Amino acid sequence: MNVGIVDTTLRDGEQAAGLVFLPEEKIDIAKALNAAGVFAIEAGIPANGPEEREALTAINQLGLNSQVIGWCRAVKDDILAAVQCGCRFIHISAPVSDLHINCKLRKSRAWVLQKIGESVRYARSFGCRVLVGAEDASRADCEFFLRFAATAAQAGAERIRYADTVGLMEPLGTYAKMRRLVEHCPLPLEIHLHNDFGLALANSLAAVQAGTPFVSVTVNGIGERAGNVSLQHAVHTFSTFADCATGIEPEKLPTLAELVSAACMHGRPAPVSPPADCSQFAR
Ligand SMILES: CC(=O)SCCNC(=O)CCNC(=O)[C@H](O)C(C)(C)COP(=O)(O)OP(=O)(O)OC[C@H]1O[C@@H](n2cnc3c(N)ncnc32)[C@H](O)[C@@H]1OP(=O)(O)O
Ligand SMILES: CC(C)C(=O)C(=O)O
Repeated sequence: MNVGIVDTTLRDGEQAAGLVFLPEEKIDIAKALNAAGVFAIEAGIPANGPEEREALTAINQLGLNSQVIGWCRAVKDDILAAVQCGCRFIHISAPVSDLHINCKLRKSRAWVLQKIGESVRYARSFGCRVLVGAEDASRADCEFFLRFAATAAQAGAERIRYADTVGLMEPLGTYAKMRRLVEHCPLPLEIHLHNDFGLALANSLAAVQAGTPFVSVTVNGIGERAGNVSLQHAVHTFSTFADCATGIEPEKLPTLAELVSAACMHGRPAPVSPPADCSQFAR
């Protein structure tokens, strides 16, 4: 079996606390990911601002073999910004758990379905290939996840990301969940895992053993909170324990690891926002 590696070092990786890559670092990392043979590079969030858009535009202009993906919310302006950066692959993400839908967005399931359908069609109207993301899927009602996938598929999406946004999955549960979804989901699945319990790699292996065709990773496992599945670990683990090819050249991985480590150490301070008032969410 082959597994497609979707690297999100430049998106979720950069959501690591305090980390802001320089545009030239992003370009070098994208080139190195492409040279290593990753299937797809999630290269940034156009809505983040002009510097992000410049870097994304420059990466798109490199003409890499890897799919170069712009990350968007289910918001038309985000999608238009991605198109203007030259993205031919657009990821559109929306939450699917009731907790996120009700408490974070203050919307309804019907709103999420309507937005994802509309947004996918909008991105397709520019001739882009569209991937969708189901945020907080591991806390969502599985039937709703499947309705979300069906809506996205009907609108023209070609892959769906199942996100363990808060990192609460464990290997046996991941295997069972992904076995069921691989059978019933109308779109090829990608799994995106966080490492809060130190189980992201084990969960990714379980997902691959259950037949999940795409896995989201970051170089050195960097990312929000405890980070994501490490690219290097994934490549070796999938080939050793699941007999899976990733198309990645292992000898290119040390250079990539050093490049990202150096970029993480450059000491550029991230902008600091004042703490949010979260008292309304207190239990
Ligand atoms: C779990 C994850 O890792 S998600 C990954 C996304 N990355 C990040 O969040 C990185 C940090 N975030 C950011 O930099 C910013 O939030 C940005 C650039 C993405 C967006 O910034 P802003 O436009 O200022 O937006 P903000 O986050 O306040 O959200 C504003 C609106 O987007 C809506 N929204 C948020 N997420 C989504 C979504 N996935 N789909 C549709 N609408 C959404 C909100 O409901 C809100 O709508 P409203 O204005 O009608 O109330
Ligand atoms: C945007 C999504 C995929 C994410 O990073 C998460 O839910 O963890």
